Amino acid sequence: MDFSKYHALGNDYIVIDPNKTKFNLTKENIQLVCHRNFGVGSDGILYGPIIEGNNIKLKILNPDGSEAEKSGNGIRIFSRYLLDQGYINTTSFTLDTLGGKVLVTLLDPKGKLIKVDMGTVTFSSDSVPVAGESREVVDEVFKLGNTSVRITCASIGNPHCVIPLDEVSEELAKEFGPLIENHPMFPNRINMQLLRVIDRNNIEIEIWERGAGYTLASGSSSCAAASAAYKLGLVDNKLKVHMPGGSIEIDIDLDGHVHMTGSVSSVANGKFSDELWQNLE
Ligand SMILES: N[C@H](CCC[C@H](N)C(=O)O)C(=O)O
Repeated sequence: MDFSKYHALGNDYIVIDPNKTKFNLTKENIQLVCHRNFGVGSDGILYGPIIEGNNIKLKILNPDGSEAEKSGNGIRIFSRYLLDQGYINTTSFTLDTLGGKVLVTLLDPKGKLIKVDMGTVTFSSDSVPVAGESREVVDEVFKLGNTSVRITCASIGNPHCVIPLDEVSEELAKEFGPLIENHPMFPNRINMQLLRVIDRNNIEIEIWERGAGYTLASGSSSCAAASAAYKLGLVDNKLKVHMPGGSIEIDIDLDGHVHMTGSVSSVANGKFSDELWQNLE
């Protein structure tokens, strides 16, 4: 078996396990495997487990070949993979990501519902990062094309730009997304969420992901958008984030840790054909 494919609310990932298969983790190979027509197709690759002593590490790759510091849906999917493959025999464990350690709790024996302590969120321009003087980027006016919006930027390991609007849509996410993702204000590029507040315990987001484009759901985006709405005083600390692919529960605790609870679904286990790599020539 070369790979296992899962999705989390329609945000799909391919798990490639270096303990089971040889895979050269080059930009070209990542782009090809993730390609929706010439490859298997996915919103990214989860490469691991990379086991170092008692630590379990995973690498998170976007379809454009860039590496992400964190992925909420990716962490839940990877945790389910570890359970399915017998790597873990406890209901709670930590994982190492480029963006820091996360604490995972399996909420059911089959790993279909998983909770993750994603760590804390910072709005510091130096941490996200956002260009300009050091500040918290909260409710800042931002010129976008021939319009202007108000942005709140957050990092939960990976960077996010949250834009509250009265109405959100796929079309608007696809219009604003590339402009925000690649704007010079964001030296490491950035994920973008359009945010509509439904009430103090429900928000709706439309997502444009750094290195992946429009996606149906995003765990770290849910954490960032919920944290931004909470920082702006628009919601309580327990809320549901509604996305086109489904919803995620967020709980921001007293020490600022953001807890994300969501589902995971298995799609397939598979083998790459030798012919796949000919597309690289
Ligand atoms: N594209 C994101 C990583 C994946 C985030 C998303 N799929 C999630 O579930 O958090 C980035 O470059 O930061």
